[in-house]
Amino acid sequence: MTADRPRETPTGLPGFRLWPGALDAEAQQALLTEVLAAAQTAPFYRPVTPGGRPFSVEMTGMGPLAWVSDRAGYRYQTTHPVTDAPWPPMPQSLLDLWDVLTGWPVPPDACLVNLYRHEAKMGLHQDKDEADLGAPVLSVSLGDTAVFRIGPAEGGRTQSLKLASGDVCALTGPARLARHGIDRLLAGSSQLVPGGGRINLTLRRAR
Ligand SMILES: O=C(O)CCC(=O)C(=O)O
Ligand SMILES: [Fe+2]
Repeated sequence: MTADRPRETPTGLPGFRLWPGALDAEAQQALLTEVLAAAQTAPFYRPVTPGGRPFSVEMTGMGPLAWVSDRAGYRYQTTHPVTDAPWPPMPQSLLDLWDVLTGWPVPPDACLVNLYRHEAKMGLHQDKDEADLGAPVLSVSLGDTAVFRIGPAEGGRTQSLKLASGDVCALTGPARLARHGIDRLLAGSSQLVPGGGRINLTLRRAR
């Protein structure tokens, strides 16, 4: 994190919280290094939807649990679906970030790691596989800027905003079930991720 407490920007969407540049260049690099080290034991893999369609993002996880998707459905599990090994631990810096920014009294027990290369995107969805939908979801962006779309849970107008490397946002309270997704990346907007693209980390309370 930067030396000071990150500055929060109003979003106009109640419960959707945004801290642009919460991680400075050094913190971004340090976090990326930890994530890539974790990916040595828990490699990125390409999940499929329950209908059998491959995701355009690759995924892995950190922490006691991580979210997976396959023919059997969506769920949180304690092991990597390809290696069957337990997920590597969540970096302490992420646990600290959760504390400082959300103030939520219980630590996250799941971190989903999404790798977006080139054309990858993520369709509009809700994060609703968690046991306590009162707990926030905290999202950290590293690498290429993403065009993020967010709108109310029940339909209605969505709005789009850019998430750049080091930006952190959270779905909390009335925005916890907001529909959201990634329309596209601004390819080449960052040199942080080796090979190009973007890594997104979401911290959740799954159980
Ligand atoms: O990549 C992002 O910024 C969003 C990721 C996301 O919505 C998710 O993993 O559920
Ligand atoms: Fe999501």
